[in-house]
Amino acid sequence: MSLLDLAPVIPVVVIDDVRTAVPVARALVAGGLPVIEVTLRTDCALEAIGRIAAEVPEAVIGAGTIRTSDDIAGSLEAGAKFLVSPGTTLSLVEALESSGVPFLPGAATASEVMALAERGLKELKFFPAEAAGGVAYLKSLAGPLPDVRFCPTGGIRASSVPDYLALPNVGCVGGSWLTPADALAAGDWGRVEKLAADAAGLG
Ligand SMILES: O=C(O)C(=O)C[C@H](O)[C@H](O)COP(=O)(O)O
Repeated sequence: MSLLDLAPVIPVVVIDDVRTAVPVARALVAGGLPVIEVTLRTDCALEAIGRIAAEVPEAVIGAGTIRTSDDIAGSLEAGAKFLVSPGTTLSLVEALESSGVPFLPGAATASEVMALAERGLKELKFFPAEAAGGVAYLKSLAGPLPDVRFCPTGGIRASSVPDYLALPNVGCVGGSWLTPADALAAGDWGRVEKLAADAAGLG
C-alpha cells in the first residue's frame, strides 16, 4: 500500500525534548493517526525516532527534512520506516531510491514534478503547500499531470484539510498543527490526541 493511503493526515512533529517523543506518538496513535513524521530539525530528532520505533510499535515512524544521504543513513539506523524531503536534488533522489524504504520527495513546480515523474516517482510531497498556491495550484497540476499524487504540507490547518482531500491528486496531507509546541512543552497529551482525532475524522 502507498504511503499516501495509510492515513488522511501525517502529523509533522518537531521534537525539542526527547522525553516527549514516546508520549506524543502514543497520543497521535490513540487519536487515530499512526503515520508520524519527525523532522530532523532538532538535535534529538534521531533519538526521538529511535525511541518511537522501539516503544510505539503501532506507529509508522518516518523522518522528515531529509536533505542529504547522511540524513537518510542516520534515519534508517534510528528506525525510520519512511523518508520525506522538502525538495529534491539529483543526488538526494538517487540516495532516496537506494534507501530501500518508501519516501516522499518534495516538489513545488510543474518542472520538478515532471522530473520526478520521468524517474517513475509519482507520489510526492507538495511543499510549501499554502505558500506555493495551495488547493488551486494542485487543481491546476492535475490537468496536465493527472497521474501524479501528492501529500501537500506547509501551512495547512484543520480547516483547509477537507478542500485538499477532495482533490483527486491528493492522497493525504501533512502538518504540524496537530502537535503545537506549547502542548508538547506542557505534556498536554489529551490536547494532541483530540487534535489527532479531529483530523482523523476529516479523512
Ligand atoms: O520537514 C520537512 O520535511 C518539511 O519540509 C517541512 C514540514 O513538512 C513543514 O514545515 C510542516 O509545515 P507546517 O505544518 O506549516 O509546520
